[in-house]
Amino acid sequence: MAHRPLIAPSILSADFARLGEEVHAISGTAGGGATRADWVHVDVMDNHFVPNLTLGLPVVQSLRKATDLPLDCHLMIEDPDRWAIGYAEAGAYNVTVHVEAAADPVMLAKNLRAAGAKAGLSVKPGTPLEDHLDTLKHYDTLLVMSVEPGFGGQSFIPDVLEKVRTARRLVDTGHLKLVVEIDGGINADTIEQAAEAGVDCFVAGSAVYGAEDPGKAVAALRDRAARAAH
Ligand SMILES: O=C(CO)[C@@H](O)[C@H](O)COP(=O)(O)O
Repeated sequence: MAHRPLIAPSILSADFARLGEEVHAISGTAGGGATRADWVHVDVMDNHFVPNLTLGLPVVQSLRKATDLPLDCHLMIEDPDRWAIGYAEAGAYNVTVHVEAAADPVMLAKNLRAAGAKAGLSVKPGTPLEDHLDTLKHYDTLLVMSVEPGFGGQSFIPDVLEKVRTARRLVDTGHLKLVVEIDGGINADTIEQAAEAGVDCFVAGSAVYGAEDPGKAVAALRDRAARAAH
């Protein structure tokens, strides 16, 4: 990993009634910017692709006005081919769809880029990466799920690190050009193994919003990841 680790707090663990303040808490510039998140991770769930229901486009549109941090929208929904473009048009920096849900992921990536967003592809813990390498050539980010999608606060599944190592190898050898992102159970204990395996961007929900000071938690996680990656 050549650049500094990216930390993307998941607002799934934030207080939805105080979303603006919760995003503000990870936007500070104290410590030379150390307490500032790199991306805001927004978990969109439709109660069909996953057994949970969270938020959708109107909330993303409001968040876009409330922060200048890049919005990293993770769509855990059925039929992303139909809905994902709306998130790009709403100003999301990165829109991630699930390979298990997309009908035509290559066309979807092209459409997302044409709408001005980065295109992200996510794989559930049980989905092999090898089946989707050609598709990944069309994507900017790969989101490796390290828990079953649907809920925050679950335990990290270490077996998925093999997928991270494979992706890292393919990126480092120039076969793919991707930001490698991990999501689920990332905290002070697990972030080091993920960083060693080659993750660029770390999503963390409860480890950030369960902390007394979310900004300080961002700084501490980035620091641990940076030390482990070297
Ligand atoms: O997408 C998801 C869950 O489906 C995640 O973004 C979680 O929200 C991460 O939460 P923690 O595991 O870090 O608490």
